[in-house]
Amino acid sequence: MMDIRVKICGLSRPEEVDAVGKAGAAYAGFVFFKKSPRNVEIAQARDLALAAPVGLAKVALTVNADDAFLDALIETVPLDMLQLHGSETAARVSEIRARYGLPVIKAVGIAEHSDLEALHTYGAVADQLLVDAKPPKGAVLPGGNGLAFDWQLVNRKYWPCPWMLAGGLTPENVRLAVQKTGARQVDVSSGVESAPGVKDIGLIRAFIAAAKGNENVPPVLR
Ligand SMILES: O=C(O)c1ccccc1NCC(=O)[C@H](O)[C@H](O)COP(=O)(O)O
Repeated sequence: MMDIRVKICGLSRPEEVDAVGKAGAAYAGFVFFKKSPRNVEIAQARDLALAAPVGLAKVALTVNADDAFLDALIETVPLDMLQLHGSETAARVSEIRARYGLPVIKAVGIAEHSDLEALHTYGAVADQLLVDAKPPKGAVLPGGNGLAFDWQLVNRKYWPCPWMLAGGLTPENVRLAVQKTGARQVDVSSGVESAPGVKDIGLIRAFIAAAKGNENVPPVLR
């Protein structure tokens, strides 16, 4: 069976980072977006990154960040990857990759077939794509809204670089999502929370086990 790589996004406590790594996730995401209930400050993110078990990739999620912010972030936090979750152009993605020498994940919002074109554009310049639900009009957050898109749109599709499926995934639906899309990587935030911004370690363990198709999925208690 193909091993599915899991990213848990929006972590804000060192014990969450430790648990995520020990439960078998590949990536831990930290959100830098002031309006988000998951927002962390740079100094806090340093403590989170230092709590990560060896082998867990630390990903900083930013939204249209400028060089001054990214300079401070990268100077302070031991990171493995950057995730760009705003309206950064392909040229800006290339510039950030070259300036910091870190692999870049570009998030692309999908609601309909015409949105898929952007995956080709960004897939040519990013190291990975995060294929997420497009936020609803007027939403405060560009991601982390707990909404799924029509998985049929990306069923068995290929882009120029590896990709991860995101948007409305939960311990209950992630296995089906993997089967329906052929995704080899999945990302979740609100689906493993007990309240906005509050991660639930039991749900995280259940999500990772379900994504990987483990026989013994811990019961989900909500
Ligand atoms: O999670 C946030 O608060 C957030 C804020 C600003 C930009 C992006 C954000 N999250 C993006 C993620 O990587 C989420 O994991 C992804 O959108 C899936 O979210 P969910 O549907 O809640 O699982």
